[in-house]
Amino acid sequence: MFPYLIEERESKNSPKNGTPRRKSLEEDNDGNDLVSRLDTNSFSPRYQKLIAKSRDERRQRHADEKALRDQLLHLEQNNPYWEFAQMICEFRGGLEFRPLRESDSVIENQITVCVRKRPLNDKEIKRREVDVISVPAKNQLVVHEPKQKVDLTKYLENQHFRFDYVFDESCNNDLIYKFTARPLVKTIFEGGMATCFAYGQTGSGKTHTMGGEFKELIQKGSVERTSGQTSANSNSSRSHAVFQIILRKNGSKTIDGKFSLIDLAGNERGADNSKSNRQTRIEGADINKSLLALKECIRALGRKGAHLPFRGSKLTQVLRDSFIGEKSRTCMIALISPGNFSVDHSLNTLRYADRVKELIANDNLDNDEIPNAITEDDISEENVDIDEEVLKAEEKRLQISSLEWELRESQRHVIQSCVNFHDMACDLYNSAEENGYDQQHYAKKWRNLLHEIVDIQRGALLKANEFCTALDGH
Ligand SMILES: Nc1ncnc2c1ncn2[C@@H]1O[C@H](COP(=O)(O)OP(=O)(O)OP(=O)(O)O)[C@@H](O)[C@H]1O
Repeated sequence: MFPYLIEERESKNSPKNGTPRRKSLEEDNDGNDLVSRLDTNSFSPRYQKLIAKSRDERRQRHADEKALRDQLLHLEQNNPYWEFAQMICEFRGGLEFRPLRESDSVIENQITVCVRKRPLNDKEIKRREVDVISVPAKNQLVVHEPKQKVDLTKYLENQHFRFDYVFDESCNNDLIYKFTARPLVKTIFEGGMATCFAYGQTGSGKTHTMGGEFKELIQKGSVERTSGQTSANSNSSRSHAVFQIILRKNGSKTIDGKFSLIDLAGNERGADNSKSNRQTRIEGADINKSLLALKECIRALGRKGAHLPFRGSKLTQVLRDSFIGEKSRTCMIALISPGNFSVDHSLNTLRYADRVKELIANDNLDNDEIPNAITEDDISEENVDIDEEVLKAEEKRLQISSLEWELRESQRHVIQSCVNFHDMACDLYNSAEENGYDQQHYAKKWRNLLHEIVDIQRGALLKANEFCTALDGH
């Protein structure tokens, strides 16, 4: 279903915080101490010494863990997230970190998809947010999604992703440039089209990554850019910024190469805009429509020779020539904020990027029709021949594609919750077998569990109905 997304689920026997824990050699499968049950006096002195050493180490480890817990509890008494912070800290303790290094080799893909995580900002630190993103390797990241069961037990759902590169919070713009935009520069001198764009939640660092300090003409263009205030960024870009470098011979209209650097507007969800004014909501809808169209175009780029749905939005009309031609190369940088308040957005961004990667991997068809060289006239706005019927059909297709995505997400949610429901229902059922169980507590817990699963399934049913209706009218 999601080849790049591997999800860990808590098993009944795993610790509550979801942290992998190694079984001691002195424990049986139920975690009981085997050594204390044996008559150790019958062992040789050397072996007895080893056992004693191992026991001391185990006790010291438990004491250290307890001290850390107590310390966190003391430090974070007013922080509602301290338990999650501790679970993440323990999880990281079990990882071997091999981050990206300056000396690592650069991949030469036609489409590169990478992720950059920014550091927690002052606002997030003040809110005592927890950093829920771990970057164990140069191409991997783990999102620690804080979760709570119906019985209020807290746990982490650790979701693993893999991309071409993952840049952690210590990476600076020079390093990002080396692995993303720089490899594309030679493409434009070889008659190709290069496109590098930043995608992500508002406030996640797109402008910081693409714009740098806003010098080279970029400053002039930026002044024209619509900006506004969103819940996550007080100076949010409410429009896409496209900076293009065009190569052509003197006096010729033929474009020999083009480099497009794109800072996309923030990808907020409808829910974030619910309290915004009409203008902001319209902007939000337009932004999302163009992001969807962009994904479709990248998909077409991966399926060489496939129909290019560039008419789906103004953004893709402007970028039309970036998606055609066998020499086109694209780099997508997905930006994520590390705080626990942003976890849903970060997962959305990662799934979008993951989907782009997945589409490229799956859609490899042969290319019989490589378009001719493009002239500036071809792409000037007046000459983009927009047939209303085609445009409508394109929009409908994009709407269906968006609904399909939501349907699949809701289905995934149902599948996960059914598995969780099964485990929790079994535990609850067994608890009622014990003598003197609390009937009221039992009945309420069962009712809550049922409410939860019914709500999830009802939501999924609405999505399924919506999708069927859209397909019927297509
Ligand atoms: N890697 C980073 N290191 C340090 N600060 C960063 C980093 N990324 C972003 N920031 C800071 O975070 C703030 C928000 O970043 P930025 O404006 O680039 O977000 P954005 O994704 O472009 O948001 P929007 O879509 O709303 O325009 C800025 O003050 C920026 O300097």
